[in-house]
Amino acid sequence: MGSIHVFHAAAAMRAFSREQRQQGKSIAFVPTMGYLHEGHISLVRAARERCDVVVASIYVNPTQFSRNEDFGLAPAPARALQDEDLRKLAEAGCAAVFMPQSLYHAGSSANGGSSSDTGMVVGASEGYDPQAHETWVSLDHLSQGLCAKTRPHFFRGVCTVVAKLFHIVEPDAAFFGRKDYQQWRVIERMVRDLDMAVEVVGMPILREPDGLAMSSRNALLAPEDRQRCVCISRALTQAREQACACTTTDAAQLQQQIVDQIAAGGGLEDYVEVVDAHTLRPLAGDVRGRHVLIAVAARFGNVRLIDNVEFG
Ligand SMILES: Nc1ncnc2c1ncn2[C@@H]1O[C@H](COP(=O)(O)OP(=O)(O)OP(=O)(O)O)[C@@H](O)[C@H]1O
Ligand SMILES: CC(C)(CO)[C@@H](O)C(=O)[O-]
Ligand code: BAL
Repeated sequence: MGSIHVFHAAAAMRAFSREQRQQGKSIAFVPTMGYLHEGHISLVRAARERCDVVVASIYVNPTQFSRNEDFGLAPAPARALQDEDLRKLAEAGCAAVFMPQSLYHAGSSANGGSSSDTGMVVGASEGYDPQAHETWVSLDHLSQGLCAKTRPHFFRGVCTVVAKLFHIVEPDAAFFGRKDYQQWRVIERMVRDLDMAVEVVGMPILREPDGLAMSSRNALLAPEDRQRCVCISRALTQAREQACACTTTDAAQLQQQIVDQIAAGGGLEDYVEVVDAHTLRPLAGDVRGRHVLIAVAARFGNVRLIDNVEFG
């Protein structure tokens, strides 16, 4: 295993990046929330191929969670898991990892003024606090619908933290998984609209042998739900095959089929949507000749899973 630099302070992280750049090296960046699996590692490998130096981050960003979500289920990885994450990153050729304790000015009211930023979970503190973070990055349209239906605050939190991370790491290219398809597209749009000098790369979804999209949250599934939730990827694959073979091409019919299969598999859908892959707006009628994304979010127990297929 190669060695890996670990930075907790933004200034030290930025100094490392600038030193690399001064030596003429290009920098790729892979932001994560830890609990790393092969999906994350595939991003690091692709980043390694594209640039001279790969930097990853591990930070569970509180501002993309609301009070009733599973932020509490995903605290910063415990020490042993952190070591495991660092080992995986180093093995895949990552040169440095940024692991900030906090990225926000929590203000005096959050957590009694402690340095922890868990008070930044949306809704956890109310009212104006001049000490607290108050600048946000948000989009008007692309961040509506799909994941925003049940997580209306989500993309504001993601864009804000990704913008902050880009300012700290100063990468040439940043790698995101297309499992979080809307997130990838929203970040691409933010970069375009705000003239950020970062190439945004969207990478294919890595799956378990039975088809389930790899996710840190999979480890939280009860054993029976782990069996059942494979209905998501099966239903999506079947829909794509039917649409591509022109046996079912009606958007509403494709959608209903998936809804039924997830319900039969014991899942509770957040959304099942057939949308245009560029605009992310719902498609109606015949999808032949369209660039289609079928995206799903569904709950098994208290675990929310997302997946999608893209075709056309
Ligand atoms: N199966 C996968 N294939 C490819 N990329 C992935 C996969 N899972 C996650 N990623 C990407 O890894 C990056 C970090 O994601 P994150 O740390 O939230 O992992 P996650 O497994 O999606 O976690 P969670 O289960 O908490 O949603 C994101 O760009 C995400 O799209
Ligand atoms: C991009 C990200 C690291 C921002 O917190 C997160 O949303 C994720 O892991 O996909
Ligand atoms: N990759 C998804 C991050 C989240 O669900 O908050």
